[in-house]
Parts: sequence; structure tokens; C-alpha cells
Amino acid sequence: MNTSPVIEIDRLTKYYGTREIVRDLSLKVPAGTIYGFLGRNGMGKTTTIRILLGFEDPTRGGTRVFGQDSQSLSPETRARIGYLPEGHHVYGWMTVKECGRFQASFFPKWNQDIFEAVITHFRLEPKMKAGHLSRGQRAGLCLAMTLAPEPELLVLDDPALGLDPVARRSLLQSMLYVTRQPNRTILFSSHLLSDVERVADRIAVLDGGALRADCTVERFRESLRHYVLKFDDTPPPAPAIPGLLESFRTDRELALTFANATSDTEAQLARLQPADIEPVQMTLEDAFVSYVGERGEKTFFMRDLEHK
Ligand SMILES: Nc1ncnc2c1ncn2[C@@H]1O[C@H](COP(=O)(O)OP(=O)(O)OP(=O)(O)O)[C@@H](O)[C@H]1O
Repeated sequence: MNTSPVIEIDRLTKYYGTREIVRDLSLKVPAGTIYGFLGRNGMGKTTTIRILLGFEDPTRGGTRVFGQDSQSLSPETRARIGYLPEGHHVYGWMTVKECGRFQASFFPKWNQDIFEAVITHFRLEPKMKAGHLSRGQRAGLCLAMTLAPEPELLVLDDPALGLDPVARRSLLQSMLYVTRQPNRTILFSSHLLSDVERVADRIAVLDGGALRADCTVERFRESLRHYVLKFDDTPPPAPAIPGLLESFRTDRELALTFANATSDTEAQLARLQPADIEPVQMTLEDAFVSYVGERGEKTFFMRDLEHK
């Protein structure tokens, strides 16, 4: 069995002019994994994806897909990749059926059953004009066109952007359909962390152009801990404990978020002598915001408010 990664990003750096967008990024995506590619706006996710697919040149470092350099992907390798770019562009004058036929002409493999199943899932009729579709329907059509060639690797750039929760769920279900086949791999960027939590095996977090986390969703969530300390009187200021990411103080409570908390962290919290310490389970979204939110952002904001 071939165990080499489907995607290899090796010390990738990208500048636009004098601006560094991606810095020394290395990442391996093994076959059969669903990878969530996360980061705040403008952190370089689309840029990395475009370099990966050979649409942009790296400044330094390189990327490989199925073992081939992204800058010289053969048509055969390209046919193994399904790419759904941001924005879900369609040719508005074509019908849904014509879009399918047009797309099919570019691929050696085309599974019309998959195309029709996804179209039906999104309640689309073959005769509908693509230009008249709603945003969610357009996403469905684009996804059907991306899935029907049965790509081994699916790269989706913010696929659920602007979709309502029902359309998003449909999109996720269709996406998962692909991975039911053995050895299918998905890399998808998203800001909808509840969706990422639902489907991703692993996440990569880009921050300031660099990779700050590459682990399972579970591991990421567990590495961050949130505690609410209750006091009978005014709480003390947040202590200088290693790993403290965020703190929030109210009349009787001190809420603290830590990266890589240990039993020693809890012992140090106990020394503050609170009436109660409550560990709070974090969602992926809570964990992500604590992790990549600007340090002190909330504190400064609150401090400003306190003076008003
Ligand atoms: N062709 C270009 N020329 C100059 N700057 C660019 C170009 N393409 C992207 N950028 C800049 O690079 C930065 C990263 O953009 P990118 O689209 O990769 O971020 P992103 O993480 O995908 O963001 P979002 O989550 O908002 O989609 C942005 O500041 C963007 O303005």
C-alpha cells in the first residue's frame, strides 16, 4: 500500500510584493484524512491552496500533490483532484444539465449518478438556468460538478460561505459521501467551526502566515482548558501562570483560558482560594478564538469600556 502523503507542503513561503503572506509552512496530509484548514481572514489559506494546485508560484519552498510538484502537475494528476474555489462561479447562461455535460467533457471519469444524486439533494432541476440559482443551489451545482469525476483528493475553499444551515448540512453530507470510498482525502478551509468539528479528523491552523497547530480536533480542544473560578468576594487579578491565553473578571468570577494546562496549573489556581473551580468544556470555536484571537484584544476592549 502506498503510504506517501497526498499533499506535502515543504517550508512554503509566499510574498506578494514585500508582504509576507505565508511563512515557512510545512504540512503533510495523508490519504484518507479530512483536514480542516483554519485561520482568520487574510491568513493565507486561499494563497496556500492556489499554490498547491499550481495556480500561483511559491516564493520559497514547494508543494507536492500525489508526489508531483504542484508547478508541473500532469493532466492525469489534475484529473485526480477536485477543486471547489471560493465563490462558486457558474456559467449563468447554461442549464444545470448543460453545466454537468460541459464539466464532464474535461474529465476522463464522470459518474452521472453522483452528479444527479447531489443535484437532487440540493433540489435542483436539470432545466434550471445556472444564472437563476440561489447561492445555496449554486454551491450544490458546483459541488456536484466537483464530485462527479470521483476525485481522490477534494480541495474545498470555504465551501459553506454564505449558506444557510440546511444547505450547509447538505454540503457536508455530500462531502462525506466522497470519503465513504476508501482512501479519499479532503482538505477544506472554513470559518464555520461547528462544521469542521463535525467532519474533520485533523486541523491545521494558520496564524500570521505560519502554522500554529497541526493535530486532531480532539487534541486541539483538549490542549486548551477553560476554568471559571467563583469567589465570595472580589476576585484577585489574573495570576501569571504559564500558558494563560485569556482572562475575564466579573464581580464574583474569574474566567481563565489556558493552553497546555497541567495538574500544576490547577494547583496554582487552587492557591487563589476560590470558593469553587469549574472546568468548562470548550467547543472547537471557543478553543480557536482563544488560540488565535489577538492577545489582550478583549482585555483592552473591556478596559476601554470600564473607563466609560
Ligand atoms: N494576488 C494578490 N496580490 C496581492 N495580495 C494578495 C493577492 N492574493 C491575496 N493577497 C493578500 O494575501 C493575504 C492572504 O489572502 P488569502 O486569500 O490567502 O487569505 P485567506 O486566509 O484565504 O482569507 P479568508 O479567510 O478571508 O478567505 C490577504 O491579505 C490578501 O489581500
